[in-house]
Amino acid sequence: MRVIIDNKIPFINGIIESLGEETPNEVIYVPGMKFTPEIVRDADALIIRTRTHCNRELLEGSKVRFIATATIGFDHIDTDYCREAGISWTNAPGCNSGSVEQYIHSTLLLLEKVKGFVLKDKCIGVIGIGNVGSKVCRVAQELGMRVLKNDPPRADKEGKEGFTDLETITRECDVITFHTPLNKEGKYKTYHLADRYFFDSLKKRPVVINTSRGEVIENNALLSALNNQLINEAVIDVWENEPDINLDLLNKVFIGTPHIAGYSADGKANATRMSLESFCRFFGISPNFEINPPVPEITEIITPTESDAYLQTYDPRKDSEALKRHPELFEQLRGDYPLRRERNAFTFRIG
Ligand SMILES: NC(=O)C1=CN([C@@H]2O[C@H](COP(=O)(O)OP(=O)(O)OC[C@H]3O[C@@H](n4cnc5c(N)ncnc54)[C@H](O)[C@@H]3O)[C@@H](O)[C@H]2O)C=CC1
Ligand SMILES: O=C(O)C(=O)[C@H](O)COP(=O)(O)O
Repeated sequence: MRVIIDNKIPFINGIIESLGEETPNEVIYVPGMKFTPEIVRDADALIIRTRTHCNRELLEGSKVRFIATATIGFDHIDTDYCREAGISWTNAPGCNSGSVEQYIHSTLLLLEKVKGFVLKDKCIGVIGIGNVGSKVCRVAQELGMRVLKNDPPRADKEGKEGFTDLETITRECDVITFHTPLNKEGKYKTYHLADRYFFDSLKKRPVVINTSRGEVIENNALLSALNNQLINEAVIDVWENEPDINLDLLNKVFIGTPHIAGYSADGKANATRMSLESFCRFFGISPNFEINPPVPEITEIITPTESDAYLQTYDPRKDSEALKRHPELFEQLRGDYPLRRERNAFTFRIG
């Protein structure tokens, strides 16, 4: 069997090579953006990230039967083409939701600490209440915020109670945060969900946060909204046209990061493990591996306040400063991302 793996997926090297009797005879590690029809032609399986577009152009005429993406988002996979071509695929639901939760939690703490934005009793609108959105709702509630939830697919399935429409969110919220997939079309389209009309409808000059996909917010409309003070601040992790992002927008945002909200080592380890498990299930191989993120150098954090301790686990300003200094290194900053662990890897001593 021949397997092609994105060479920036951590904790995976050597595992497929050591999988029992059915050991694949060839495993090739390739940069995500360098998968070509020639490279994948004789492959049975691909293990990818968001940087590999799996479509007719890449896959037609190949032997590929299975694709695992070590991500939750799968807008880079042409699922219609895969169905037509008989190619099975899997993603990794929930793998990095704790990581995005940490990014949003730290961001909210920074809004208070750096911008004097009092969180208590403020209203936050969470768009997309899946694995990430649900965790964000819990964090916001714990910080004393009022939470409005928007998720039309869930509201249609489960009933409207507990969910809010987008119009109410634009009217009432002081913070609006996006956690939907990128749906390019259909009843639940999210492409340019926040467009000029959306920004013109805002009543409270909210802070806008996007860790979903760049195309969910029309970036030029967001820049105009910042310039015209329709919004208070923007925190942006995902961009239209990554890695060639809008530099005027980058310079205007409070925090601007290179699509790393999901990049905790915990999230990456989960994604790798889940992808390998799917691979084993598909090919009928017994899994014999264990994947755990490395232990941080310091595990005890001693600070006067809980919020300072939390920010020591992760402070997104560092990632933002690095990108603002060198936006041309967008992909490199992602590829060489340092070890970041989530809250549970640490004990806090407050006082
Ligand atoms: N910046 C980063 O590093 C990361 C980005 N993401 C992005 O965030 C998205 C959400 O992640 P998860 O919560 O793990 O996914 P999920 O699949 O668990 O949840 C997505 C939720 O969005 C809802 N939704 C779909 N269409 C909607 C619409 N039109 N309006 C409102 N809600 C809608 C779904 O019903 C679902 O509840 C992913 O699809 C991915 O694109 C996820 C992880 C890391
Ligand atoms: O899981 C997702 O969806 C994401 O957006 C990932 O955090 C992006 O991960 P990579 O494709 O850069 O591994």
